[in-house]
Amino acid sequence: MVQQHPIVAFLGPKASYTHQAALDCFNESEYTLTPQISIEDVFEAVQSGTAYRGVVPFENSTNGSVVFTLDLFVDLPNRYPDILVCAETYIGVNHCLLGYARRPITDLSSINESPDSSGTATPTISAPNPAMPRTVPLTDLKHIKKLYSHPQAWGQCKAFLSSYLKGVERQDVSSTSKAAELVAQDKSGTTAAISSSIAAKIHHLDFLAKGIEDSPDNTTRFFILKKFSAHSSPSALESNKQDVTGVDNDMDRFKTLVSFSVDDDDPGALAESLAVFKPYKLNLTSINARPSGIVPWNYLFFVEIKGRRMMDNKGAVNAALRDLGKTAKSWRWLGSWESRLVR
Ligand SMILES: O=C(O)C(=O)C[C@]1(C(=O)O)C=C[C@@H](O)C=C1
Repeated sequence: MVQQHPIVAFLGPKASYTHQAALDCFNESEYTLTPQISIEDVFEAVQSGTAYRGVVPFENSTNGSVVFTLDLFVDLPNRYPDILVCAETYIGVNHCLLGYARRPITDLSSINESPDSSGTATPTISAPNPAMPRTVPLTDLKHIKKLYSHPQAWGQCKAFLSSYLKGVERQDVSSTSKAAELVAQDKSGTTAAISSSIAAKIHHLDFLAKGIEDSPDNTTRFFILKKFSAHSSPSALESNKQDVTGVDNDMDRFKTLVSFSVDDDDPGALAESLAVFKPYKLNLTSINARPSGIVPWNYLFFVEIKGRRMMDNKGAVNAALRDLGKTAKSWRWLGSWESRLVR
């Protein structure tokens, strides 16, 4: 009988950055990596137990939170009650402009005089230090009439896009690899995708530009999701790393994600909720707010803290969460895992 490997669901199609994050964490000889159309499908696959683990983007160093993922954690209809973050990984994101080249540029200086160049990188009195693109196109871009990418990518490539592709129509798609797939199918050759170099190879697309991200250290952080009640054999990635039992003597090695809501009419409720971590010397490292979906202008807050929740209910994080129960209207522990951030 053929042994079935555990399924790892990720935001696909193949060659997305999330695929690269999944490959970074799960060995293909032990896991079946299965692409999903949307981040929501990844949550669903983990919650339903179809997948053993899920991989989703969470935040980018240039463009901030991936709001699609945060909004699934908001989970007003309570569709993902058992989803927990159990690990993280960081992937360097170097975007390329992919399409079909018409005419290579031999004289690179001509590009700056090209009508495609908007002049937005020219210093003016009101903007003396405009963002400069870090690279020039490898080919002429006059024939590009439409761009496809994941919404996160536009914000990571602002200087290049405003200098060389200003005014060109943009269409959001579910991932950067989906963008490359669509461009490959468009035989007019007038579309281009912001995507990865791996996607260029898979779809046999030309590089119209490379390294178009604004920041040379553009990095996206991904979460590995699991189902709380799932019986799971320890994997190489996790080998007790995210075991939330044990002695809490190692707070700096771990991170915890918590969401909470407060009573809008209670002055100080938000400040008091944020303050519960300080007496336990828990380092609050990030905060996000998303509309709760209950009434307009009411929010769900997400905080990350250093430390982990213990199953035996002892430890600083457990104590702070008990206090949060007194100041917040509702709260939810969304997981504790080992930090992979190397500074
Ligand atoms: O579109 C992809 O390839 C993804 O994996 C998604 C995603 C994101 O949502 O942040 C991942 C990394 C990049 O920051 C751009 C897009």
